[in-house]
Amino acid sequence: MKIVVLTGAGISAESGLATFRDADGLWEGHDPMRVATPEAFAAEPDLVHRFYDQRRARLARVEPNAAHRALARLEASVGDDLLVVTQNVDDLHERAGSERVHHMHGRLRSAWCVACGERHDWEETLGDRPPCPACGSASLRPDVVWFGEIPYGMDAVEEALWECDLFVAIGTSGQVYPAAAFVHWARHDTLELNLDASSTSSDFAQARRGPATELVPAWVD
Ligand SMILES: CC(C)NC(=O)[C@H](Cc1c[nH]c2ccccc12)NC(=O)[C@H](CCCC/N=C(/NCCC(=O)O)S[C@H]1O[C@H](COP(=O)(O)OP(=O)(O)OC[C@H]2O[C@@H](n3cnc4c(N)ncnc43)[C@H](O)[C@@H]2O)[C@@H](O)[C@H]1O)NC(=O)OCc1ccccc1
Repeated sequence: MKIVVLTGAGISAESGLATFRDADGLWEGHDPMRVATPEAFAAEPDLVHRFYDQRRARLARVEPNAAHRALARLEASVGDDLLVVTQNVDDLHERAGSERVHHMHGRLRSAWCVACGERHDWEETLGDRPPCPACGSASLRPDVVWFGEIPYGMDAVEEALWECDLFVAIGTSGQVYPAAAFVHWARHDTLELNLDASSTSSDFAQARRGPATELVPAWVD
C-alpha cells in the first residue's frame, strides 16, 4: 500500500516549536505570513534574518516527539511505500530517523546563495551574515519557500499523490496552498489526524482529533 503523509506545524508543536497559528500567530508583533515573503526580505533583510535566526536557535533546543518517531518506524516497516511531504522547515523528521522526507517549503538549516545559486548548511552564527562559501558574495538567504514563491518538487509530489492508496494529513490547518489542495489530488483513501478541525476536514474520508503524539503512534502501531 503506497502512503503519502503530509505534515504541518502541528506535528512539531509538542516538541516545543510554535505553530503559525499559536500565540495569536504573531512574531514580535509581525504576522509571520508577512515576514515570510520576498518583499519583506527585500525591504527589511535584518528583520527577516532575525526571524529565521531565532527559529534556528529554538530548533537547536528541541527534540523529535513520539509522532515523528512513529513515522520513522512506519518507514522502517514499509520502506519506499511511504513518502513524508512536510510543510515544516525543521529537521525533526530526519532527527527521528525518517529518510524519505520531502521539504516542500524548504529547510531552516539550509542557506541559499541568490548570487551563485549554491546551497550550504547554515552556520549557527547568530547575528552576523556569513558570505557565501562558494562565491564570497553577501547574498545568502534562508533556503525556505516564501509566500508567493513556488514550492519545491511539486511535480514529484503531485505524482506521489496521484499514485498513493492512502493520503494522511497530520497537524496542518489546511489554510496554505498548494498543500491544502493535496486532499483533492489524492484519488483513494484519505485520513486527517489533527488537534482541531481544519479548513479541509470535511474533505477527508476520515478525521481523528487529538494530539499528534497520541494519534500518530495509535495509527502506525
Ligand atoms: C495564506 C494563504 C491563503 N496563502 C497561500 O496559500 C499562498 C497564496 C496562494 C496560492 N494559491 C492559493 C489559492 C488560494 C488562496 C491563496 C493561495 N500560497 C503560496 O504563496 C505558496 C507558497 C506557500 C509557502 C509559504 N511558506 C511557508 N513556510 C516556509 C517559510 C517559513 O516557515 O517561515 S508556509 C508555512 O505556513 C503554513 C502553516 O500551516 P500549518 O503547518 O498547517 O500550521 P498552522 O499553524 O496553520 O496549523 C497548525 C495545525 O496543527 C494543529 N495542531 C496544533 N497542535 C497540534 C498537536 N499537538 N497535534 C496535532 N495537531 C496539532 C492545529 O489544530 C492546526 O490545525 C505551513 O505551510 C508552513 O510551511 N506558493 C504558491 O502557491 O505558488 C504558486 C504555485 C502553486 C502550486 C504549484 C506551483 C506554484
